[in-house]
Amino acid sequence: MDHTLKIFNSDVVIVKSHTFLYSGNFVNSLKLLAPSFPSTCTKKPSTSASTARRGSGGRHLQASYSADLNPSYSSNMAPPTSDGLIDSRIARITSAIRVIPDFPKPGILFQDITTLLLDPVAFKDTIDLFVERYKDKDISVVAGVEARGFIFGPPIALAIGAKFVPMRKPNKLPGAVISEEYSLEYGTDKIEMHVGAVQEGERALVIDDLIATGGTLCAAISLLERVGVKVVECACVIELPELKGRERLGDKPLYVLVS
Ligand SMILES: O=P(O)(O)OC[C@H]1O[C@H](OP(=O)(O)OP(=O)(O)O)[C@H](O)[C@@H]1O
Ligand SMILES: Nc1ncnc2[nH]cnc12
Repeated sequence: MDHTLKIFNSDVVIVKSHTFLYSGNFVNSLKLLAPSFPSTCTKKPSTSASTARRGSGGRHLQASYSADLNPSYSSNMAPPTSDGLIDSRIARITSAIRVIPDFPKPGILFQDITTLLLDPVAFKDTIDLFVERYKDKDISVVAGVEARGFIFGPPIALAIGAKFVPMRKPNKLPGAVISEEYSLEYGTDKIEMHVGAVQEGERALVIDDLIATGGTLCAAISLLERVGVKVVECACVIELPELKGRERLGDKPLYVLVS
């Protein structure tokens, strides 16, 4: 059941269910070629994450296109638009993301997507851009990584007619799980997926808000591939290129809106 509050003359709807709602006009598909990708994540590069993160504040407007998906565009090119200008939706998304220095610790430029969620136009544009790319790709699974992949994944899944599969931090899922450990800047972490959530032969998109070192996405890919799912592509709103997460993904295509 939904509850509506009045705060400073604004209607605020508190959604109590776990379902995210989305309705949008899904404009022109980018008409990209169907991908055919080998997979396997590579080992973590030796780049110092903290050093690279210090330099990650100067973002550029761009969408990184996988050459596999669209051979006429190399990676790190701005998306094509009918009038040849940089997509104004990406400009708005970029400026809606807040960058907080020294969070959660000194030297880190934290990319805060909560401000993007406060701008319904920019938030909808974000979802639309992903939906335009994936709606005709025969994807049956959108896998989102806890926590911020849970914000962007469900509306994309609903719009393209796929199921949403949460990849959770350890000991959160109640059923039988399979787990994958991955390396962090210091130490390790783990993500888990319910056994039976996906079936062998399904085609999946992995979604998260951000790729830094790529460890999280690699773990998500491994979980899905261990049970015979084909990971068609990974998608993030933000890439921190200095951390070379893209390299760690190996041949697995990665699509990002802001870098
Ligand atoms: O590419 P990587 O180096 O793996 O880092 C990227 C991950 O880091 C952040 O999540 P975080 O682990 O901070 O968890 P949270 O979303 O629960 O805060 C981000 O949302 C990605 O999931
Ligand atoms: N700089 C950063 N901002 C937000 N989330 C992150 N996850 C890893 N690095 C991050």
